[in-house]
Amino acid sequence: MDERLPLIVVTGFLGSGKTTLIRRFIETPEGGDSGLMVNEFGEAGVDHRLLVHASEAVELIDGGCLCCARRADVAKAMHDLVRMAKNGSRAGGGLRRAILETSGLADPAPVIATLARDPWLKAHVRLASVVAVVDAVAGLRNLEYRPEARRQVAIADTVVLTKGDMRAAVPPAQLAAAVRAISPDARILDAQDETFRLADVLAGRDSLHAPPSPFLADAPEHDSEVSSFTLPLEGALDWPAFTLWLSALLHAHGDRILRVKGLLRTTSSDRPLAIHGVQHVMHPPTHLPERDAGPSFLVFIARGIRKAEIELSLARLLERCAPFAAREARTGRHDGNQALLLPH
Ligand SMILES: Nc1nc2c(ncn2[C@@H]2O[C@H](COP(=O)(O)OP(=O)(O)OP(=O)(O)O)[C@@H](O)[C@H]2O)c(=O)[nH]1
Repeated sequence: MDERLPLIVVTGFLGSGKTTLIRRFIETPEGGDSGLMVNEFGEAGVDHRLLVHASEAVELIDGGCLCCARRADVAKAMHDLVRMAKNGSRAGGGLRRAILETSGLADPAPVIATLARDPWLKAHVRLASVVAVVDAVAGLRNLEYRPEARRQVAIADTVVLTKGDMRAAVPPAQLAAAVRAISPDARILDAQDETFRLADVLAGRDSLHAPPSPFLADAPEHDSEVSSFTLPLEGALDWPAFTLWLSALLHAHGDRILRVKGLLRTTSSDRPLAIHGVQHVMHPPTHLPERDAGPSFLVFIARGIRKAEIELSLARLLERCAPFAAREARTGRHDGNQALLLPH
């Protein structure tokens, strides 16, 4: 019997739903014994904050894609997880699988090649599956215009279709046909299907068919015009005004803002919020436990938009909010919508 630790690589374009799938899985009894490695393109990680409550073993690799800048880090994180699996250092026993979430811009092939080249890891880790997540809202466009998205699907043995519940979703058959055009042999599963089981995808029981060799190249294809920047935020934000600002910003510039995430303290809740924008769509926020209240920040991954432009637009919003916030503090009445400033 192969006793090596199964590794499941979860890839997929920015905001497609990788963390959501992994989080749902590790919250199930079967998924609890997973060690996680999360790679974020941005400087400040958000995903691991959403995962850390459900798993005791989460390694964050942030500030760059692991297919280029952070390759050594993933090998080190993998070594740590293998040791944890062997030593049973978690309360209640060792890990039964490792799950690696790549950044949404990563080419998974060089990462897999890096792990396969390390003799110690080869002896202790078995690549069980490469899962690509493709969402039904932005996925078709991503597959058409983003080479990273195509490479992620090309190397996957399993493709999971997400966001089929959203109003703007394309029909699953249309999305599946686009996936099949790139990867004819991949198993395609719709997360909306009644028969869909996370454990069938993420438990690491199956072994994948060999990834196509042309994709195990060393040179990831990256769009050098995509960059990430972080905006630190002070104080509690006026939530209604902020959410309208961000929605308007994504509506107008979602083709260039590939992803925005953040952790925020707001006037509307004592608990910090994790916010998610994916191209033109702002998703509902997630409440985090109060203990996560740290500094607020927004991380943008964008193409052809400068940090200064967003900073200016946000500064104008905050300026406009200030008199309302002061009046609210005096009167105790919340009237945030009036503070909306639409970006130009
Ligand atoms: N309605 C709906 N929303 C979803 C679904 N899957 C993910 N989301 C939302 O989409 C947003 C992005 O999801 P994530 O799981 O963070 O996506 P990701 O692929 O990990 O994002 P990156 O790590 O930035 O590339 C979040 O607000 C999720 O709640 C889905 O199936 N349906």
